[in-house]
Amino acid sequence: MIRFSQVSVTYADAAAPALGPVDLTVPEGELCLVVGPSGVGKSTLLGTVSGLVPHFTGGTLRGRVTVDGRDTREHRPRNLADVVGTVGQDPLAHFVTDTVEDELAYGMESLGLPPATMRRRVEETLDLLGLAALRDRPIATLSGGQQQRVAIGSVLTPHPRVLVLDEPTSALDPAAAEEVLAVLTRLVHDLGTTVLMAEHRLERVVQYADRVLLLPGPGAAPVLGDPATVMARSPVHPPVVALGRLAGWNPLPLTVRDARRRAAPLRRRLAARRPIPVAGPGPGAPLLTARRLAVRRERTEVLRGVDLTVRPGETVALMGRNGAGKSTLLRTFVGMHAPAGGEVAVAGPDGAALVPHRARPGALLRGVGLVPQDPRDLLFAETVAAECAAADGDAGASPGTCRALVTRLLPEVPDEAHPRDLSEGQRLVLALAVILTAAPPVLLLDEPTRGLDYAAKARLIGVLRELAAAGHGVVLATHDVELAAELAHRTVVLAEGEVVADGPTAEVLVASPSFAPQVTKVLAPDPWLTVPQVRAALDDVPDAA
Ligand SMILES: Nc1ncnc2c1ncn2[C@@H]1O[C@H](COP(=O)(O)OP(=O)(O)OP(=O)(O)O)[C@@H](O)[C@H]1O
Ligand SMILES: Nc1ncnc2c1ncn2[C@@H]1O[C@H](COP(=O)(O)OP(=O)(O)OP(=O)(O)O)[C@@H](O)[C@H]1O
Repeated sequence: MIRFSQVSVTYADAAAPALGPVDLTVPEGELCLVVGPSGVGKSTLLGTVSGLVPHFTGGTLRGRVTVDGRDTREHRPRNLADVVGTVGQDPLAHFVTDTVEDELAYGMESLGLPPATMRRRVEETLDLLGLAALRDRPIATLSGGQQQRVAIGSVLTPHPRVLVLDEPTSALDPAAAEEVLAVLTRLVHDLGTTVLMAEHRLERVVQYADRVLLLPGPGAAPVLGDPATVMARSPVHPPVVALGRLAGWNPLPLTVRDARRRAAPLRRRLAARRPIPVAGPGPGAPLLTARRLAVRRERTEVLRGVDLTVRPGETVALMGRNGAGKSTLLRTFVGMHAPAGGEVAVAGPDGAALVPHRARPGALLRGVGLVPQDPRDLLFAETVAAECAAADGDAGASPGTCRALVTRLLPEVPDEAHPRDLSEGQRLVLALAVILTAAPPVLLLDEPTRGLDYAAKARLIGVLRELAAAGHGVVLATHDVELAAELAHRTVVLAEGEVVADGPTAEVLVASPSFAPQVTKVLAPDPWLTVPQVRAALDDVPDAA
């Protein structure tokens, strides 16, 4: 269905191709998962199928990509729309209408489908993606995950034969991600739709893939194969595969269910042991406080009666369904929303409490920094190098500090690139480095793992642990249960603007089937959360455990 013949892509001014050569065929009616490290060229590969590369991105496409026989270089994306539906990494940039319902109908209107069909499919899709209550809402007022659902819905309604999806679950809560994958699987099985999907959170998707296309590294030849075979050698793999490799299981499990069947010997080896406890926060006055906080957006009360404190050395994960109010809460701590009720305070540089929406920006910035859900909101310079130099200057850090952080998190982010032209993971790393360079006492990170491969995530965890050990407070709004499991001392769950759980991460995650990490599901009821915990216990001398 999709044929790549000697395809390579070189962006303008780049020393080496961003992709290729790629020479392979994706058969009709399969779900093909594209995996590989951050910045390796996954989005570029997807773009050659949807026609975005090179028509919208520039650069040179060599070779030929055909979709259902049509050459994507000769057809602009608009002229492929009857065959290919695309969801990019940045849905907001691609919305064409203002409201949810109009956006769901737009693709069908441009194909001239009969009104009755359009009506029926809009209603189906609203239900399928949990959007019915939002149908009349302006898209600009939706949360990140709600927007991602609309973007997915809008490509499903025209029933294209090929779907090209770039990290489609990155902003979705775990339950929504499962629902979207169930819908996609149904399209593949029942209608013979072909799905080409890039994703980093393999724990969410690998079990649904018919085939995996691995881009192993810059310049390395792509590998296309069945999921188990590719996962056995892939540098990126989900926790359940990492656990299988650690325990020496053969064949490797791809699902929690398969892993549980093989887990008995590992359980015995771990029997007398317990996870090595991580040092929790020390004493100290809270760095950040919310009391009975209420925040309104237009007529809706988006946060209600929220109580939260964060102490020096503490890392808190903020979780909860799409639209629960996580981003709103983080933005309130940096003064972007004024409370409609209750109190909010941040410890200022001299220890005095600052009220964020009334504080002088300069003073507030020295107390608290936010990496927003869209890292673009933080990046203003023309090049990576200039952005890093500005961050060093603003923070009074020695020259090179920010750049060194970028490189520590992700090697090979090009100095001269415009932040707009970076891959998703590269751009996020740059925004993280800007805020980490300032290193204010409180760090707020809104979904800080989009676009990041597992190795980059592990390095970010290392940096954040160091900051917590040095007395910083960290709050992460995230749907990444594996990140929360590794990093957070405490997890707070929001539902419809209210705190519904607040406790040690191990307890909160294990209590909920949709939040439990893979290792927990495999080894339950034993108290393990992550692969590094299991590895440390196995490495440990027996009587030390
Ligand atoms: N429009 C562009 N102009 C110049 N360079 C680009 C452009 N888009 C991407 N690149 C570069 O091409 C390389 C591949 O980027 P791409 O977005 O395809 O990676 P990716 O594997 O999807 O990454 P991620 O996992 O972070 O989303 C990166 O080094 C990136 O900086
Ligand atoms: N102008 C507005 N009018 C009405 N509701 C709004 C407005 N702006 C935001 N909202 C709603 O506020 C709620 C909270 O949004 P927020 O972005 O804080 O959620 P979130 O928990 O971060 O979600 P996600 O996980 O999807 O990023 C959402 O239901 C959103 O639709």
